Amino acid sequence: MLDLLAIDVGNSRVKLGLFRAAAACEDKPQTMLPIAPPPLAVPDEVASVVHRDRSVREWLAEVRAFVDKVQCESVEGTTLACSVASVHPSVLGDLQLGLKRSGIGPLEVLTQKSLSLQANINEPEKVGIDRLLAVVAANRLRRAHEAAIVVDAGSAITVDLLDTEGVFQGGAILPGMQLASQALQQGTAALPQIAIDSKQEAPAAIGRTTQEAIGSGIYWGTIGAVRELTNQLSRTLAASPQTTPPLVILTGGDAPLLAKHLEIEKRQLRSEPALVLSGIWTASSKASSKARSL
Ligand SMILES: Nc1ncnc2c1ncn2[C@@H]1O[C@H](COP(=O)(O)OP(=O)(O)O)[C@@H](O)[C@H]1O
Ligand SMILES: CC(C)(COP(=O)(O)O)[C@@H](O)C(=O)NCCC(=O)O
Ligand SMILES: [K+]
Repeated sequence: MLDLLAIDVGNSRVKLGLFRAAAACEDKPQTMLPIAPPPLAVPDEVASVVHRDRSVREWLAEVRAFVDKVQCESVEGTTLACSVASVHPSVLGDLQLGLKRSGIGPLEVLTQKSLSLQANINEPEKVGIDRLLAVVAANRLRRAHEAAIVVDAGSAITVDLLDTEGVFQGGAILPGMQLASQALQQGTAALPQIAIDSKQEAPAAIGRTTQEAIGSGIYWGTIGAVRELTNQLSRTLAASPQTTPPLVILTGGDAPLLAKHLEIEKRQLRSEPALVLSGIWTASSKASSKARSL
């Protein structure tokens, strides 16, 4: 049996998800309609390790601790395969070295070519693998002939469109809340950098100090931007009497904050914290060979 460790290297954090082979067997539905897409696998265990502004030693120790834990807990006779998707080459390099020293590997590094996805974009090789994996996973969640919009609120926020036939149509990229705060401090003489906490209470729209004003601008501005982009992307879809509004799927570190406020008229909202990890599972050749062997 083969367990799969999926690793998503973002610009702030390394996300790890363990998909146990045994759990995949138990969860396998007994009957499935032939037209239904296969269900999306979700990880049995997850961890997030911040690498941004930390030493490699520090964050690698946390990654190794998670890997050691899952190896200790694995059923006897199970092998651990590892698939990774990265938008940060130097962190990927450090991770590959670090895991090699732990006896894990070689890692399967997913590329745009590993994916089964139709895309109507000009430079597919330049699109972040995390965006593509999120839409690969979203394709398993949307109903037949339903469009989907994927909002991944990480270091950067991406708002991406899958049309009713499951074709990735591109989308929008904007700064995440932490980056917006950092940019205001770095690009001005007088503005301080404010801490953004995804669990924070909503700030008052009217700030009566500089800090409060920045807090309001970033918080409500980001929510407004995502709402506007979602509406604009929806409008690009050909409307017909049968068309339902697209499913909106939220993921990424700041997704809980967006989910609190993003009331989009007539839109179904769904939070999927492990969307990219599930996309890695779907795209991984190790996972598909595992599925075949079940
Ligand atoms: N415990 C946390 N540590 C760091 N960032 C967090 C945490 N919880 C939420 N966040 C938010 O999540 C964002 C990072 O989200 P994530 O999806 O992991 O990004 P990336 O894929 O770019 O690494 C940060 O910018 C921050 O706003
Ligand atoms: C847009 C991103 C920076 C998002 O990265 P993240 O916030 O997940 O760390 C990443 O997907 C990326 O580097 N993309 C390359 C350009 C593109 O997607 O078109
Ligand atoms: K993102």
